[in-house]
Amino acid sequence: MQIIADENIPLVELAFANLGEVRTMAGRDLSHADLGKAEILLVRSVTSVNEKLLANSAIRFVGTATIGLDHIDLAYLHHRGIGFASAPGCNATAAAEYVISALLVIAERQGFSLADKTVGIIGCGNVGSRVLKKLTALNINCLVYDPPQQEQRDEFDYVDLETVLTADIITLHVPLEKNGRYPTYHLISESVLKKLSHQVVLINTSRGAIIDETALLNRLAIHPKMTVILDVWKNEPDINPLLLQRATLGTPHIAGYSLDGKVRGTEMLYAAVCHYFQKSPVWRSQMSLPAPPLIRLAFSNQIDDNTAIHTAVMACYDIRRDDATLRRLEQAIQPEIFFDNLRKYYPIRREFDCVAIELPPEKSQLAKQLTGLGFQVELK
Ligand SMILES: NC(=O)C1=CN([C@@H]2O[C@H](COP(=O)(O)OP(=O)(O)OC[C@H]3O[C@@H](n4cnc5c(N)ncnc54)[C@H](O)[C@@H]3O)[C@@H](O)[C@H]2O)C=CC1
Ligand SMILES: O=C(O)C(=O)[C@H](O)COP(=O)(O)O
Repeated sequence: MQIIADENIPLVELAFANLGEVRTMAGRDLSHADLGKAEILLVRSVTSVNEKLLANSAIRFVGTATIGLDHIDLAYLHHRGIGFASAPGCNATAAAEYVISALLVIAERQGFSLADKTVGIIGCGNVGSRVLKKLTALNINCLVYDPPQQEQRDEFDYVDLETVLTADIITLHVPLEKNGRYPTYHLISESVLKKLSHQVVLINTSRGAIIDETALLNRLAIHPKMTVILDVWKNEPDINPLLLQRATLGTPHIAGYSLDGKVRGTEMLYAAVCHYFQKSPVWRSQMSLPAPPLIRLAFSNQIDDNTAIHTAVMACYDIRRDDATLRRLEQAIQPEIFFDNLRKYYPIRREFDCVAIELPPEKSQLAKQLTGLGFQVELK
């Protein structure tokens, strides 16, 4: 069986070796002519999978190593009887850790305490619920807006859109949907932006088109004190450099880019393909993940709780590094290639739970907070 895969799916050749011959290529360049006799197609978010790509091909199964599905024409796959799997939740922990790093950096820079702020979470699925859990562990008040979920289950005290927009900090965790009962395309529209406080902190790790970027730029021109943190952009990799200039923190769509999350995506696709073709899985990601570069931190009882949290989070993931590298895009001769290369050659980043934190027994309150953030904690 021939398998064609995006070259940025980590360990794909190793993982799928028992299922067939794996050929990898750049996902953005993948076209119908490249498919040849391949029966399995494995993509990331940069490949549009639709009739144009798949018509008259031999593809029997498509997998995407992502959470988002906006690049996949599911109706077409269904119509053609092509099997499909995505990797729900694979990198949700990394995306939530990104939000925590962003908030700690902004709170420090702007000199406020997160405990005094209210965070509005728009979309409380795999990513949003992890953000909620981490913020709750830090005793930060959260408002949850998620009408589709509210219809299905009564998990939280959900709020309506008007209420969530009153939060000091708003973080977006919705899928990109143009149609349906709850579309999210330009959910943050000109009229919504007008309702936000002039000093709001707005974080987007969902998809660029959830925000009307033109309206956002207009708003930023009038209210430069607005804080905007953007990981996702309209027309990636050809992003608007003016918006990057105006963003307080800007990163190249890497919120979910922990090695753990990416490899989890590979593993989920491997399991789905094995299941679909009735093969026994032989590869497990644990066999291939390297040891994390940081495995242990120890604090004495002299540490202030906030400093400990800041130190631990930044030791694992410091958003300022990704912001600083993306800002070099302005000098790049080919900005789109620069953007994509930051993603392709992304340095190894591991999730908080790779780190064990040693604390003295009297630091039980701090232990609770660090555990809630996802670290392993040992009271010694
Ligand atoms: N920047 C990055 O690296 C990453 C980005 N993402 C993006 O984040 C999105 C969310 O990821 P997950 O939480 O894993 O997805 P999910 O499907 O688990 O959760 C999405 C939540 O949004 C809610 N929702 C849908 N429409 C809504 C609306 N109009 N208003 C309010 N809530 C609405 C759903 O009910 C659901 O609870 C993905 O679809 C993807 O586009 C995901 C992972 C990494
Ligand atoms: O999983 C998703 O959805 C994401 O946004 C991924 O982090 C996107 O990664 P790429 O597929 O664009 O590498």
